[in-house]
Amino acid sequence: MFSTAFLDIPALQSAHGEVQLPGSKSISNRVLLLAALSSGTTTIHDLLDSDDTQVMLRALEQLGCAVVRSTDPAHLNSYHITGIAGQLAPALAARSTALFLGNAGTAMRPLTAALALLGGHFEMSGVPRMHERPIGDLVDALRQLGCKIDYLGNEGFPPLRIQPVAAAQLQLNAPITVRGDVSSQFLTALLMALPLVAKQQDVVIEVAGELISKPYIHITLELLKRFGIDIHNEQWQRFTVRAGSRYQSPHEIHVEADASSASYFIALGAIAASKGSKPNAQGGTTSVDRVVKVMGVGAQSIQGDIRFVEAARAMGAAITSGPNWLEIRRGTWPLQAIDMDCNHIPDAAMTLAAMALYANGTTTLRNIASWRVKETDRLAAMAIELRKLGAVVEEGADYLTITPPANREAWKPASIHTYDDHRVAMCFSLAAFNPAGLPVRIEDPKCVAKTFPGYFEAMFSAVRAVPGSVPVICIDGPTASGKGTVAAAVAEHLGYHLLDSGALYRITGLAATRAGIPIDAEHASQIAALIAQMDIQFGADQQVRLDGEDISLAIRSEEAGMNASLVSALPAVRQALVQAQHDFRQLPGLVADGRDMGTVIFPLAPLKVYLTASAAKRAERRHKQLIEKGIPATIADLRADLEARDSRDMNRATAPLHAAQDAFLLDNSEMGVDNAVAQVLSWWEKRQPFGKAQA
Ligand SMILES: O=C(O)C1=C[C@@H](OP(=O)(O)O)[C@@H](O)[C@H](O)C1
Ligand SMILES: C=C(OP(=O)(O)O)C(=O)O
Repeated sequence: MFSTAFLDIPALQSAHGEVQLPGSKSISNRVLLLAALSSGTTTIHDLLDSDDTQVMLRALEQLGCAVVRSTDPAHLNSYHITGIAGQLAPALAARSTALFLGNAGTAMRPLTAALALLGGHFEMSGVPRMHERPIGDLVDALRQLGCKIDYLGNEGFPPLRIQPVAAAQLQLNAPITVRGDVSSQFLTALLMALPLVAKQQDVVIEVAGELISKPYIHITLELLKRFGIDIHNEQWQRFTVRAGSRYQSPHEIHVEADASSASYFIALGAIAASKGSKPNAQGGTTSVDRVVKVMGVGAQSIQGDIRFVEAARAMGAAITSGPNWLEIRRGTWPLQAIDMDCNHIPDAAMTLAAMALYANGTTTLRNIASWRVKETDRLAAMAIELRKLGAVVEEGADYLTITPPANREAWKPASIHTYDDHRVAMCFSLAAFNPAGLPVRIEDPKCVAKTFPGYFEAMFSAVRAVPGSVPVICIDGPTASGKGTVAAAVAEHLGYHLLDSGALYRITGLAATRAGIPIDAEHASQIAALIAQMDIQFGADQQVRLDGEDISLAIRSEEAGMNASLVSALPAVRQALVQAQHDFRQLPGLVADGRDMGTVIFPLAPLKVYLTASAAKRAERRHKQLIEKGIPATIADLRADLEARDSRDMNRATAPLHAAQDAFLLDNSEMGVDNAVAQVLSWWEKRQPFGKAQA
């Protein structure tokens, strides 16, 4: 997951590949609650691992359920949940339990209903936004039954206090009325909880007002059925929970992949999986069929958002499907503008707003007033952010019209504010296919953790950037100038990959020594041949593995440094390492640290920094590093060594160490790491178009 302050997505060109999507949030949290209310153990496979399910899992543990995650590396998302058989343990019922439910509507609403009927003392709270999301209609319905629920903050909103009511005092005879026009989750909550008390008699729920987001009620009814509860549904207006209802664990259940999450990849295919061509060996071109394949959800899904497929087709996507997969290609291009009632797909409809950026006219999305009470006011948020890109947007009380930027020049570089709303972040990643070739900045990308923590990684695995658009920041400089530390910090700040090219030379030196090959010009081609066989991995905290073995310490010795300098003077070795270094340039970007990153390896890099410090300072720093690692050294020796090394690095025939002409010079002798990092980041920021566009 990208936990950076922002994520800059370079201009993208095409999409192609297979993506396995994580589990459905709506199914995961329903199945968890139903397993918790059942007796015995339910094994849930492919559960979504995200913020929304984490808060549910934690709540279930607090309610006395045993929650055991599989330790099998192939099935880490399988969980064994042992339920409470519809009853709280007496000790738990006697004390007050505080449950924190983040911003998960699918946890807050259903748990409120279940706990109000289970008979205990609870306080339910969430993030500040959750305290602005309505729950009054559900509380009103539960109060009709005699449940005791108080608002601890604003009337109609969490946080809530729940107090026990004796089962005998519940009024189950008259139908309960619940409003259905603000959120379907209130009805879902009642449907899932009422079997707890529908023992001697039927319990009837009547829906007042138009029921929105109906397909989510379908998910609820389907899953209740799998837990042995059959509810009589009369025209989506009246639901009867039958007397004698009892949750029965199916023992084992699989969670489908999330259909709402699929919408971003369906859009990706519709926008960018077009036939292309690539150069072939004969000097001509071969055509390539690009397709995005989504695994884990398909035509047989019980999720309403699978109907996003119809909407995407209406806009021009070419989609084929199997029971649990979808294959998407670009069909009509540009996409067709549509005018659609989106009440049945409230979440996925946001993706249509992003697709509308690529349509041939004005798209209208109707009947989406519920957007206003979700993770943020989504109608307002989408309008503001789409306008930043250059679209013309009309925001109505319950609709949105989107007219894309009139032409290439009308697209604007934008820093997208994401309002702690996962869907805003995911939707706007699609703007990186803009015809102007502009990058897109997504602020607070970690907000995708609500339902899809690995979203950006999954997206990057299925897209190709416009050639040359993946940025590289080069940080070159002499030994012990601090470039490794600065480069790692810059990479971490931006969420970019890191290439420690010096380590590549150290690794090569080590591999040659271990293979008994002398490091000299005579053996250069032998060493170069070795490189092709090396399996190198850079991990966090400067960890380096060679063929699986952790060699982080071995390559940091002074001897390894000397060997690195020797191998790096061999042209054949440098040549063999060029491709290896270019391969590190991957989405979303690269910070490359070394001695010839800006001069030789990435001469067109958009930012080059030459980092230096005085020989005295560098010797001091290196001394400190070695002593901390328990490696003995003296400052005088180290200084002599590094001056010798400077002169060898600067005077070698191939790629001698010097600052690229267009590099910024940064002498950090009297500067802390934080300031050096801040300086590099500020140079980088000045190269970005975002600030200027919004100033
Ligand atoms: O029941 C569910 O799982 C959901 C219902 C929908 O909410 P509303 O019924 O409030 O529209 C949807 O937006 C939400 O993401 C999940
Ligand atoms: C509205 C959403 O979430 P919640 O389940 O919290 O209502 C959503 O995921 O888009």
